[in-house]
Amino acid sequence: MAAAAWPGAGAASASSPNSLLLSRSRPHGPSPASYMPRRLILGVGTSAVAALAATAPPAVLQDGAATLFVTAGAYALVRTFDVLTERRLVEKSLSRKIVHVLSGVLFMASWPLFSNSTEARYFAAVAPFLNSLRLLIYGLRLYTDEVLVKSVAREGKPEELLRGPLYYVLVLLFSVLVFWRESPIGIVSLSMMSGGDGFADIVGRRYGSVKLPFNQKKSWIGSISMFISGFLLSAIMLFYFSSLGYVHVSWEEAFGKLALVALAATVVECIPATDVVDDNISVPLASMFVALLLFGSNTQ
Ligand SMILES: C/C(=C\COP(=O)(O)O)CCC[C@H](C)CCC[C@H](C)CCCC(C)C
Ligand SMILES: Nc1ccn([C@@H]2O[C@H](COP(=O)(O)OP(=O)(O)O)[C@@H](O)[C@H]2O)c(=O)n1
Repeated sequence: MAAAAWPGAGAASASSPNSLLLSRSRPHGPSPASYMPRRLILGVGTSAVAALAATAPPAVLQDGAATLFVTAGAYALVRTFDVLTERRLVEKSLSRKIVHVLSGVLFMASWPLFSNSTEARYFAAVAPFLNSLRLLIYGLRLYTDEVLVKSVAREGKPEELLRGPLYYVLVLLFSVLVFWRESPIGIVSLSMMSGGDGFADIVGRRYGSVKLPFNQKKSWIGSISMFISGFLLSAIMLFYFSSLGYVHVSWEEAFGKLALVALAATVVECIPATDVVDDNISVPLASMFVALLLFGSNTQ
């Protein structure tokens, strides 16, 4: 599924303890080094790798530190919005949707903190895994966590944690394990679920007086916002990962493909099926399906 970000990425990951630095060196195109005499390149290259190996932490330390940082970040995000809601600085429904948008966006943005080792995705999966356990434990009322319930449950009941928030975190977990940062499919689907679906609610709830003819709970402006924000966030996240060398994107084609994925996600979000399947499942699944058809299993 995942293709190497650029020729040599796999080699860097296998051999270098600080593959993150190497991965950022020059992802695409001929390197200026290709114009240098071969012996000079070998000399400079070997010394650079030796210098990096001497100063860089092993991949497991890098991944451990990134895991701690992301797990603490997830806790801090929920806590921060609880405090803002408590102080009445942010309205409750808006606070929940900001957590919805930021969780996915910041989680994806954190992926380059992890090394290029094959185990890195498992480290990255720790935060969504711990959060799904947390949602299960408090959703089943085995313990109580007022902060979590107030921040992410719609009506403040613990059972609600077992629906939207749990599905959302399980989709993050699935995507990081299956697609990781090397496939546009995961990046685009998470962008649609976090950014697109989040903004449909944020904008639609405030300005959505004109409802869709086939769904009186959803509005034109909400769906248009979902399309635009899902499309833009996917493009920004793809640009982020392609500029770091994790995916190769053919931009002439990518915008059309992203528009089609955003359209599919928007249509699925606004059809009256929320009672049957939660948006946090239907939106990423539809996005994955269309992205898989359009982008294929390679990263073009
Ligand atoms: C509020 C959430 C979903 C509700 O969906 P909906 O019912 O409004 O459609 C999102 C819940 C987020 C979760 C509790 C925290 C997830 C953290 C994530 C695994 C990692 C974020 C890391 C980052 C660095 C902050
Ligand atoms: N396409 C959309 C989606 C949501 N919305 C607004 O956002 C509110 C919440 O949407 P939703 O029921 O899909 O919320 P979640 O299930 O995503 O939390 C709706 O009641 C609408 O006011 C909209 O106007 N248009």
